[in-house]
Formats: sequence, structure tokens, C-alpha cells
Amino acid sequence: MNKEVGSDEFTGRTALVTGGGTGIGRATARRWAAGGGHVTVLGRREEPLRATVELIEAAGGSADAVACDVRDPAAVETAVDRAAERAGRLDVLVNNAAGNFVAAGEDISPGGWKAVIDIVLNGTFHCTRAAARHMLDQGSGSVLNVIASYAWHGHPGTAHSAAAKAGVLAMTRSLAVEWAPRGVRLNCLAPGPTETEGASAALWPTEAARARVLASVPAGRFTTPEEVAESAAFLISDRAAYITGEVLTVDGGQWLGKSVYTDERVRT
Ligand SMILES: CCCCCCCCC/C=C/C(=O)SCCNC(=O)CCNC(=O)[C@H](O)C(C)(C)COP(=O)(O)OP(=O)(O)OC[C@H]1O[C@@H](n2cnc3c(N)ncnc32)[C@H](O)[C@@H]1OP(=O)(O)O
Ligand SMILES: NC(=O)C1=CN([C@@H]2O[C@H](COP(=O)(O)OP(=O)(O)OC[C@H]3O[C@@H](n4cnc5c(N)ncnc54)[C@H](OP(=O)(O)O)[C@@H]3O)[C@@H](O)[C@H]2O)C=CC1
Repeated sequence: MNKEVGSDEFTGRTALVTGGGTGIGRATARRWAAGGGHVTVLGRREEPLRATVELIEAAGGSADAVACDVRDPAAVETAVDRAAERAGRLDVLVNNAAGNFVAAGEDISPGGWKAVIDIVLNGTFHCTRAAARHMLDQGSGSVLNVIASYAWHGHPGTAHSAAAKAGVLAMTRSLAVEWAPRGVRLNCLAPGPTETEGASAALWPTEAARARVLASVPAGRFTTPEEVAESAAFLISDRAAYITGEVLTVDGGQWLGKSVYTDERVRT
């Protein structure tokens, strides 16, 4: 059961990573494949998915891709079933796909609200439901939902995303209890500001915005997709076999760091 951490930790297992063509999803898919597992990456655009597959194959790993919009439950079911049938099983689902933009609450149109809720909350449910049917049949499986700390503390400018991530957190905790007796674990990972093209474009598109985000991180730096993927690998591995319904926050102290005193003030 508890395999040692090593390059064959995930051998013989298969994972599906949504949003696996870019950023945190790509790094997580690569980390899984580096552990010897097969990975299917899912997203809307074929080109970045293909690039992830090529990177994994060039490193000696095993991967394939499926183009699919997580907002379409029928397409999701087909994609998940195909991935599970091709590999003969489905051990892990990482719900990483997301859409986001910064807008004042009064300026978020009904269509903008719906797009983010549909991708983040509904899409996560569609993928989880489709994957869980295989996992519950097998009697084992692990689902990891990528959220953000504003799921519990809120965040001006991203009310749609915060609401969607909060829904994902509540869903995770609910299903963790429902499915624990049947061998399926669900957890959340809450990264802090992570250098990805998607997040940079959506959330800190200017130098000034980037500096403001950076100033909010007590650790004084952004994190990388690879560093986040390392925590993801832990939560989806057997090393975390007794952890379910939890959130692992990987944010350099960002959400706790709301104190008034600076380092200098504390030391004087
Ligand atoms: C700061 C924190 C640091 C703090 C710390 C860090 C915590 C960060 C946590 C989370 C980070 C992330 O999620 S980063 C992930 C970022 N990655 C992405 O966003 C990639 C995927 N994004 C997308 O696909 C798009 O951006 C998205 C809009 C969500 C969906 O695209 P679609 O093609 O489906 O939709 P569209 O047709 O383009 O648009 C749908 C509606 O949304 C509206 N819309 C689109 N962009 C808009 C915008 N910028 N402002 C207003 N409204 C917008 C359109 O007008 C439409 O409304 P109507 O005209 O009314 O119909
Ligand atoms: N970067 C950061 O600072 C933080 C990120 N996060 C979370 O981490 C996760 C990854 O973010 P990050 O790597 O930064 O961002 P990216 O923009 O790189 O990743 C988003 C991915 O989701 C895919 N996607 C978007 N919409 C859909 C859809 N409708 N159907 C299928 N796939 C879709 C995109 O591919 P395509 O467009 O081809 O569909 C893309 O690969 C997200 O859940 C995000 O909320 C959380 C906290 C901080």
C-alpha cells in the first residue's frame, strides 16, 4: 500500500488532469508521469495538450490528450470513460481547469458570472461524477480539486471565482464523507500566486498589479507550477491515504499574512 517515494511511485496507475495543457495542470501531469503513471490531459485547445504529451514522452513517460470542454457533461462523460477504458482503470482525477478575470462585482455580467461558475464549479462536478463511477466500481481512487484560499476568506474583484471555489470546497468535503467507505478520497489544494501565463494575463497583467500581488506574500516570492505540483503529487499518492476532505494551502503565508506590523516593527 504505502509505496516509497521514488520514480516508480505511480507505476501501473492512471490519472486524468483537467487543464493539463498549461501551468499548474501541465506541471502536475508531468510530475505524475515522472512517477511512472500514465496521464490523460484534458482541455479545450488541442495544441497545448499535445505539447504536454510531447514533453512527457520526451522524458520517457506515458501520456495522451483529449480535447473537451468541462462545461459539457456528455462530452466529459465520454472523455472520462475513454480515458478509463484505454488504461483499464482510473486512479486519480485532478480538477485543475479554471476560468477567471478581475472585475468589480457590479461589472460582472450574467454571462461572465455563468462562464466562471460553469467552468470551475459545474465542470468540477461533471468531471468528478464521471470519474467517481469508475473509482467507486474499483473501490479506490483519489480526486484533487485545485481551489484558492479566497474560497474561505473571499476576495474583492473575483467574486465569481471565489464563489465557485467555495462551492468546490463544500462539494469536496461532502463527497469525501460519502465516498470514504468506498475507498475514494477527495482533497483540495489551494496554491498562492503562481507564475503561469493564464494567471498572469487574467490577474496581474501589469507590473503594478504584479508588484501588489507580490507584496501580499510574506514569503516574498511567487511560487512555480512545479512547486505546486509537488504538493499535488503528495495528496494524490498513497502517502496521503488517510487524508480526505482536507485543504492543503501552498501560498507562502499569503492568506494568513494580514498583520499590520512589518518585520522591522516586530523587531523594534
Ligand atoms: C488578483 C488576485 C491575486 C490573488 C492571489 C491568487 C489567487 C488566484 C486564484 C485563481 C487563479 C485562477 O483561476 S488563474 C486561471 C486563469 N486562467 C484562465 O482564466 C484561462 C481560461 N479563461 C477563459 O477561458 C476565459 O477567460 C473565460 C472568460 C473565463 C471563459 O471564456 P469563454 O470563451 O467561455 O467566455 P467568453 O465568451 O469569452 O466570455 C464569457 C463572458 O465573460 C465576460 N468576460 C470575459 N472576460 C471578461 C473580463 N476580463 N472582464 C469582464 N467580463 C469578462 C464576457 O463578456 C462574457 O460575458 P457576456 O458578454 O455577458 O456573455
Ligand atoms: N496561478 C495562480 O496564481 C493560481 C491558480 N489557481 C488555480 O490553479 C489552477 C490552474 O491555474 P493556472 O495553471 O494558473 O492557469 P491556466 O490558465 O494555465 O490553466 C487553466 C487551464 O484550464 C483549462 N480550461 C479552461 N477552461 C476550460 C474548459 N471550459 N474546459 C476544459 N478546460 C478548460 C485551460 O485550457 P484551455 O483554455 O485549452 O481549455 C487551461 O489549461 C486553476 O484551478 C486556478 O484557479 C489557484 C490559485 C492561484
